[in-house]
Amino acid sequence: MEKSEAVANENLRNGGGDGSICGYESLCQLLSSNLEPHLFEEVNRLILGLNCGKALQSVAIPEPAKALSDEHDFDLQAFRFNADREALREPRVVRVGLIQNSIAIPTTASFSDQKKAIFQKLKPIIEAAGSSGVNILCLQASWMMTLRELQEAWMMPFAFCTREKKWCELAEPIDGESTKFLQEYARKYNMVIVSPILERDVNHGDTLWNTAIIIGNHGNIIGKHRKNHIPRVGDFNESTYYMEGNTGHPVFETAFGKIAVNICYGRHHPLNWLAFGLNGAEIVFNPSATVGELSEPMWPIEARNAAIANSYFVGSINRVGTEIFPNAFTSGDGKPQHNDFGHFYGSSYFSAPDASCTPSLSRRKDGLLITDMDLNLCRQLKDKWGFRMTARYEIYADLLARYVRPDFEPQVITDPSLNR
Ligand SMILES: NC(=O)NCCC(=O)O
Repeated sequence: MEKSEAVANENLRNGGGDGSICGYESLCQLLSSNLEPHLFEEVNRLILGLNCGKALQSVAIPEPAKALSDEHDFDLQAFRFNADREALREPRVVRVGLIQNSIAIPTTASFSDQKKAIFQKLKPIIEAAGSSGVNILCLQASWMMTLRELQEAWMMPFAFCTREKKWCELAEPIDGESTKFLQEYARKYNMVIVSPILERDVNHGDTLWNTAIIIGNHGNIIGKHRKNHIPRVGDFNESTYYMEGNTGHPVFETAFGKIAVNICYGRHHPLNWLAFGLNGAEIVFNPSATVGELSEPMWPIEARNAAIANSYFVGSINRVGTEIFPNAFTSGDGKPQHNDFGHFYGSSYFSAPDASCTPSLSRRKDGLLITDMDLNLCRQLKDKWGFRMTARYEIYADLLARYVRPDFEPQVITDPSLNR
């Protein structure tokens, strides 16, 4: 292998060892540090788009949150998506937060210590969100801010590569330890929190699901959504652990807007995004756990495309760091056995229906992304582009109804001059 190819492969896998991009926290930081300001402005316009005809505004970060991010060394960024002023409706601005984090202690520690350490690690980041007036919080595929959101299965290491059954012990009922931990913050800060966990459904024979719980701003449980699509790609052997979701595509009407959750691998399915849009979502969160080698080229595209196509905001959250497991595993792909998934590349970000998006959080550090968004932008984009009105759903409904039948025949018209 050429040296440059080996370096490129290593960068894809680990970001050059420490998860950074050649020493930079993010693509935006790499560009801003290396381009003349006027060139950076142009590149930014092309990469991040424009919101109401202008570059996305950053927002002053409240001092207490800044102090917490300095003390606990997490990335903290804040932006604002505007909408046009309307004659008949007031602006509907909500402050939404995304949290990305690495695990806190090695996967060899006791399960109870691992969970406690993650809770401890998240406390200052959630406090920073709460003290900044976040209305909705989402954790990575596992947590959310005042609208908050966390990453996929935030309360445990992402052990779904190993296929070892012992990790099932970390699954929790809907009203379990993680929910109780977050309910306190929801009450304290009048915040809606989206908490993605590995769920144990005790009323149905201990069935496991990959579930996002929506905690209301009074600490109440509004409902849950279970991940619809399970990956069977690379080391993501998740079907060993939980079942395909059975909750459809619910939209949760909260004090701060209509929200939905499309968990991780569901982002590769355009119909999954569409269904949340048809049910009226204004913000869809995509709590994820994914690694550079597998999906990084897709990461900036799929969620942003979904936001445009469905006229809603999307919050994308990914884990950070490399998680090393005690026993080596393989995934039947001929690669040597290994003890980690590769590097979870963070890079959480927001996309807006007008095709603008925020810069991403760090590729290697924990982080909190705070974004104010005027939800009026959703309807304004529907009125402008008419994607929903012009969608011709009836012709697709007809095709899909025929496609799912065993006797379906693809509509292919063959050139009669082809020599068959
Ligand atoms: N957790 C999960 O669904 N990961 C799948 C990998 C990907 O979709 O990038």
